[in-house]
This record gives sequence, structure tokens and C-alpha cells, in this order.
Amino acid sequence: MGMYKTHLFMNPGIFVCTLEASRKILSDDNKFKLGYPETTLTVTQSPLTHVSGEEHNHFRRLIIASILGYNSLAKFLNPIEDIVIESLKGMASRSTEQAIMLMEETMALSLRVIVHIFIGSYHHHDTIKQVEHLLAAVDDALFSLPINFPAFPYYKALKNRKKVEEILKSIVEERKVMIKDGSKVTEKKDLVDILLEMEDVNGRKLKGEDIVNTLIMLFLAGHVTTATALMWSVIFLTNNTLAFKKAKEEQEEILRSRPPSQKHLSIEEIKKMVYLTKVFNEVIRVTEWAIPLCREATTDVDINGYIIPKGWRVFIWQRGCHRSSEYFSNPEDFNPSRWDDDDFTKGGAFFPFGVGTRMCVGRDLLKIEMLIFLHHFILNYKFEQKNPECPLSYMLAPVPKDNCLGKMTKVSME
Ligand code: HEM
Repeated sequence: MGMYKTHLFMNPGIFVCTLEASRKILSDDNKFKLGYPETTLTVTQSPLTHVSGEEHNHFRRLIIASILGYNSLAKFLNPIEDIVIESLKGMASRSTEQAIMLMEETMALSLRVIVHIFIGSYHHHDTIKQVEHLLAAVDDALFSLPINFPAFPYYKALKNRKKVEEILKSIVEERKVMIKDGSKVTEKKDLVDILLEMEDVNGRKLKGEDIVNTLIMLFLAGHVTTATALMWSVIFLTNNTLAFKKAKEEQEEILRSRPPSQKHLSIEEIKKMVYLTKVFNEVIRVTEWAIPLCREATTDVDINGYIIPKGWRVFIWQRGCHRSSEYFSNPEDFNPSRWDDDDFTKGGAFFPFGVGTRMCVGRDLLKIEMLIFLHHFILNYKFEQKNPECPLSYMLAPVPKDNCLGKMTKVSME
């Protein structure tokens, strides 16, 4: 039995934990639509979450073109690596004075990468810090109660979102001017440029507010998720000597085969990170992501003899598959070598990025960022967690309650 009835988020709904039912529901856009709570949809409001069918596909294709696949991401490799190197250096330097909160550090790192990729590299450090600070409250309210009254998370989230809108609006306006007067001709296109050129399915240019909302949606979708994955990758590797050793050997080999004149990681080197890719899969599989994928039935649906009535919410609980011994032996163990058999999806039971038309558009960006981050972490640093038994909090993502307090130390001479 894999379905559990719930009244979470007010409307009746069911949790779905089995593989077949999960994939069936996620693939069926005719009988199910997005079913995220009102707070999530209001806070993330973007053309991506508020349209479906061809309109959604049209919009999605443009975003995919800028961040999905190694070819699209190749132009961002060097800047991501520079941001990673600087961030790790900063963590080690701050650790000499007092313990750092690894989760806060990876949050800052992931936001810097997202800002660079989506709105360009020339924004002032203070602007990025301000956006990061404001977004924290918006993140906190994604799954909160929709009570727009002082002292409630939703109220604060809406207020902060307005401020982020203002900041991004001025960046978009500034960009329009730069394009008009030709002062941006030498720079590579980022997402703002692409969105400014874009037309919708009816041939109309996107409105400024749609561009801003899309940027906010991408920031929200990619910020905490990436930061959490980076933080857990450090914890898992630090606690697993064998995996750490194997990953280190692979990264040392990559450096040994590199021409002396080459200073940055190349796409070819990223492709050689076979073991580290297994580490990536395993980090994503074992991390206890707490947010289900949400759908709403648009008609009565029969799933394996269970009727899901029209209007009911459906919560797809990926952990039901990712932590099931039916698909993964000793599923609680962190064991990158379980991916040796090359069945990348484990018969479809590994679907951390969703299924079908809503599948995550940031999955390659996340992977490249984690591989680059781990390459430098493994070769040059070690992390000592202060309270390894610290209990976790789960809103939004699983994070030690002390934000993963610890010390980052540089161990190489580089
Ligand atoms: C650990 C990291 C991540 C995980 C586990 C993750 C997971 C997911 C999943 C499961 C979905 C599908 C949601 C559904 O079907 O309801 C999704 C969608 C999405 N993700 Fe990610 N994601 C991650 C990182 C990112 C990053 C880094 C970005 C971009 C910067 C991103 C952008 C998006 C967007 C825009 C969508 C909506 C796509 C659409 O509706 O067409 N995600 N993500």
C-alpha cells in the first residue's frame, strides 16, 4: 500500500509513495495540474508556474537553452569555478576566528552563482547580499499558511518579495538602456537579455513584471536546493573515508593529466569525473528532501484501483522510492559505488528532478556546480562538523539546526 490520505494544506489529498503510481501521475498532464499550496504559487508567481501546455513549453524551452546541457553551461564554467574558489577560501579564512555555519556559506555561494548566470556578473556585492537577505524570508514562507498579517511568515515574505522585485526591476530597466545605447555589445548573453528578446506564443514581448517574476522563481527554485545539496555533499564525504579517498584519487588524476598552461577546469575534465558523478547521485538520493511534488486531479482518476477524486491534491513522496530497499540495497547507507552498474535511473526509481514536462531545468547547473565545488573541496580542504549529532530541521530542506556549524581548514599548499 503506497497511498496515504491527508488533509495537509487544507484541501483533502493523498500521499503517493510507489514508483509506478508516482511516474504515472507526474506524466499525465491531462488529468493532473500543478497542485502546490497557494503560498508557494503566490510567492513564486512566474509565467513558468502559472501556465501549462504549449505556453509553458515555449517558455521553458528558452530557459532550458540557457542552462541545460554541458554546451549551454560551458560558458559559465570559469566564473562558477572562480566563485567556488573564492568562497572556499573565505570559509577557511573565517574559520580561523570562529566556527562557520556551512549552510549559510553554501547559501551565499549558490546565490552568487545564480545571480551571475541569470543577471550577469557586474552587480555590486551589497546588492547580492541584500537580495540574499530578503530571499531568506521568502524561502521560509514557501509552504507556510497563507495568512497575510504582521508576524506571520507569509506577510514578511510578500513584503520582502516586493523589495526583491524593485531591485530586479531596476536591473532589467538598466539592461534595457544598456542594450539600447550599445554598451553591452561585448558581454555574453545572460537570461535577462534572452527574456528581453523573447516573444510569447502570440508573438508578444514579455512584460517587465514577467521577467522579474521569472528571475525570482529561478532564484527560489535554485537557491536553497543547491545550498542544501552542497552542504550535505561535504557532510557525507567527510564522514565516508573510502568515498573521499576514491573521489580524491580521481581528482588528482585529472590534475596530473592537465597541460601546465591550463588554469581552469574544462568540460572534458568535468566529463572525466565519473566517480564524483556517482557521489552527486548518492548525495541527492540520500538527502532527506522533505517537500513532496504536488499535483491536483482535474478529473476523477483511477490509479491501481484507488480513485483520486477531482480536486484532490496528490503529494508525490520521492523518498518512498529513493529510500526503498526494493530499488536500493541498504538504502540508508551513503554508498556512491551502488551506481557502478551504470543503470543511471535504477529502472526509473531515481527521479529526484521530477518526471515529464515539469522536470527540473536546473539539474545540470546543480551537477556542474557540485562537481566543481567538490573538486576543490576534496583536493584542498577538510571540514570538521562541530555537532555531528545535531538534530535536523526540515523547513524547507533538511538542515542541522545549528546550520552545520564547523571549521573549514585548508590542507593543501596551493
Ligand atoms: C538539489 C537541487 C534541486 C532539486 C532536488 C530540484 C528538484 C526539482 C524537481 C523535483 C522539480 C519538478 C517539480 C514538479 O514536478 O512539481 C523541479 C522543477 C524546477 N526546478 Fe529544480 N531542483 C533543484 C535545483 C534547481 C536549480 C539549481 C534550478 C535553477 C536555478 C532549478 C529550477 C527549477 C525550475 C525552474 C523548475 C520548474 C520547471 C517547470 O515547471 O517547467 N532547480 N526541480
